[in-house]
Amino acid sequence: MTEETLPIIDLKDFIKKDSSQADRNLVANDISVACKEHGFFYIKGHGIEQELIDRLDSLSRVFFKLPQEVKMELKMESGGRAWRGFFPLGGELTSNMPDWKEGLYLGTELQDDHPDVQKELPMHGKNLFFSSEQREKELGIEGFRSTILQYIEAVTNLGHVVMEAIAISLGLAPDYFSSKYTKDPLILFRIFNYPSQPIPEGLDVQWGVGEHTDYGMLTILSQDDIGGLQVCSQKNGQRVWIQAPPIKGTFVCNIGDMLDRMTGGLYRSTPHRVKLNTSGRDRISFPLFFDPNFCSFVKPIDNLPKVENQDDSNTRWDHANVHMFTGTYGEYLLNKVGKVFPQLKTINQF
Ligand SMILES: O=C(O)CCC(=O)C(=O)O
Ligand SMILES: [Fe+2]
Repeated sequence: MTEETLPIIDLKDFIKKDSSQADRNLVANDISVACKEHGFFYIKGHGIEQELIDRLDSLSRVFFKLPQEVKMELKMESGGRAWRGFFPLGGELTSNMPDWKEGLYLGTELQDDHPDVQKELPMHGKNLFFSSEQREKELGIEGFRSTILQYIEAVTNLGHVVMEAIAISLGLAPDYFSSKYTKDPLILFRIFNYPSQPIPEGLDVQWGVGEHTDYGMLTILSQDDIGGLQVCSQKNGQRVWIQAPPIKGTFVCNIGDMLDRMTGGLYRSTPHRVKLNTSGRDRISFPLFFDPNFCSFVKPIDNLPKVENQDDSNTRWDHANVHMFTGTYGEYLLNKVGKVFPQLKTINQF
């Protein structure tokens, strides 16, 4: 572990109404440096109200404290092919090992008559929420559903802004990604709880989340004040782990496999992990995955600087070569999800 820190990028001058091209280029330039060096950066000045984040945080804490059988009313096995719902501690395998976390899987809320749901596209559909506001009230989580949907909408909008900055940082038109991939992005959102709870004897659990890269384009993460996220950077050809501690008022952003593929490895999808929580308090985090449309074919961007040693599969956690993959983002994602949730493969006919 080094003392090195991840860059903090202020989006204020990018977002403000009267921002000049020069203002926007300065921010994009910071993003370019951060993406090449780390594939990870914090953002501040993003315009999302702290009150919304705090409200989601408090409601989520009450949710995770509910009895297991109540949380299991939302169990992922009932989420069908939309891949939504609650999974209990140890229910997800990253790098073939159970993670010491529980979580609620969510995404863009699509009703049954939405064309993508009618087409039976996996990962598209309704979220699993409690049956009514009255029931939420009884459980002490009044407004959980509406707060989650409000948060997803706000952070999705932020995703569009960050992708615009990333496009400019690559010397592309600001709408490069939105016109090709994210006009209708695939948005998956998770609320995780990493309990500070001893691991039962005999269970081989090492991490809150094992080492992995994210599958899509951009992850935007809000985390509470506990910490534990670690990021693997390359320094002179060596892997070094850097802490990504909580910084109030910021989100942590990172590049996923699809942007690595599109940029020919210029912007790397950086491995990361979360250490076991031994703080004595629960750690809650909120990753939102802002990803290409499920049906889009993800192709390399023309005329970017060439990267030596583009193929990093020998050091990657999953030994995958993202540059060799051809197909839609949906195909890539389904293959990955089948590995971390093997039980869902049969249930949902993914
Ligand atoms: O909880 C965190 O801090 C990170 C979670 C993460 O890496 C993921 O869900 O992909
Ligand atoms: Fe991740």
